[in-house]
Amino acid sequence: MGLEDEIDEIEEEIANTPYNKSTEAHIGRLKSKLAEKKEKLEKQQSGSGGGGGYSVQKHGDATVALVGFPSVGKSSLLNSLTNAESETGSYEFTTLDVNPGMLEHRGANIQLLDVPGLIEGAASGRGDGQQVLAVVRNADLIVFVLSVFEIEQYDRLQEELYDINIRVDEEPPRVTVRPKIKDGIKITSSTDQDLNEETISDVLRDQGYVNADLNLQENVDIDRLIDGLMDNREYIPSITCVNKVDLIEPDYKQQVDELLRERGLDPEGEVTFISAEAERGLEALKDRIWENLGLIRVYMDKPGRGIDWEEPLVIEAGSTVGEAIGKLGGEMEERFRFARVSGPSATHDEQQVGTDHVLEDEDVLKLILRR
Ligand SMILES: Nc1nc2c(ncn2[C@@H]2O[C@H](COP(=O)(O)OP(=O)(O)OP(=O)(O)O)[C@@H](O)[C@H]2O)c(=O)[nH]1
Repeated sequence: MGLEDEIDEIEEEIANTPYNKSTEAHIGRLKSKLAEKKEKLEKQQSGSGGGGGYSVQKHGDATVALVGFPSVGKSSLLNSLTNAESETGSYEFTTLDVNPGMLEHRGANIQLLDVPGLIEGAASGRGDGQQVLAVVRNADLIVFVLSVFEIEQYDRLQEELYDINIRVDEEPPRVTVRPKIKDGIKITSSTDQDLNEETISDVLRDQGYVNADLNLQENVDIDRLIDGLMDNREYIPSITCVNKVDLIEPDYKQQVDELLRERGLDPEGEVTFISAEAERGLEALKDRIWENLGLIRVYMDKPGRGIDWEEPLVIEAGSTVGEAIGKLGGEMEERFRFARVSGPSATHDEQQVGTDHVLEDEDVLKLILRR
């Protein structure tokens, strides 16, 4: 029996076993075995497909992957969101079925990737699947693109990404495991656990741990426990947009809202309704992309040149002055004496701060350097 058949068989058994206290340990072991087999399969495929060690070069301040079924309007969206003049020639996707574009918004350069082959090919390991996967796994944000007529596709998109070890809108499990030389498995936990210790130890042993300290900082279920033990999971936030709204009658909108709600999506707050073709809702979508990337803009006040309002330094929210300088590189770091900050993070204009001061969006930063 091939690996894929074994995986199918285990999945079927899990689906057919009702979950309760008496089957919990058994299901734990099945899921653990499943994770192990899937990992093996993934390794095999990346080896034979030539995608091993492949990494995608990042451009710009952040990378966003558009994920959706064929014909929902991903390429139309990419074209209407990105500057047609932006240099696309320098991208290194020659062997890949990926269309890149650069979105310039609020001073940030955001790389958008349309990944047409993802849903058909990737999860099943066909074609350039592994490489396409690498593209999505590298993204800072996933934008699900749905057609207003096919909201149900959202379910498949979620499943496919889950299958390729992408955890959408989940925080990494707060699970740490430290292998040791002897003394078996010890579990410590800062919260109550629904799983019993025996199940947890079984899962650990199935993952190859004989002697280890496991610390749990959240109440894990079996899936989260396994995820926490594996280092090949990516945790990526997402937003959803619904395209082709120019084609529906106003009455139909209620039905669409209902279908979204059934999937846990709030049509008012969480979903952006757009028309890539009629260019509707695109500004709102850009804003939402920006907001969900967790970036801030810092305007540099340069000696003799004043404040550069055009090209802010774009860095992760929560960054310190030290991290901002790190991004500017070399000389700045060595010659740094102190900084002056004006704007949201400052108590007053030109507040004198050191490297550990935490910056906020739209701060103005002046670096005072040694000569
Ligand atoms: N009316 C309308 N048609 C749209 C809209 N967006 C895309 N389309 C049309 O839908 C069809 C598919 O659009 P594409 O942008 O090629 O879709 P895609 O998701 O990139 O599809 P693949 O390239 O197959 O992955 C094209 O005929 C578009 O003209 C829209 O907002 N409104």
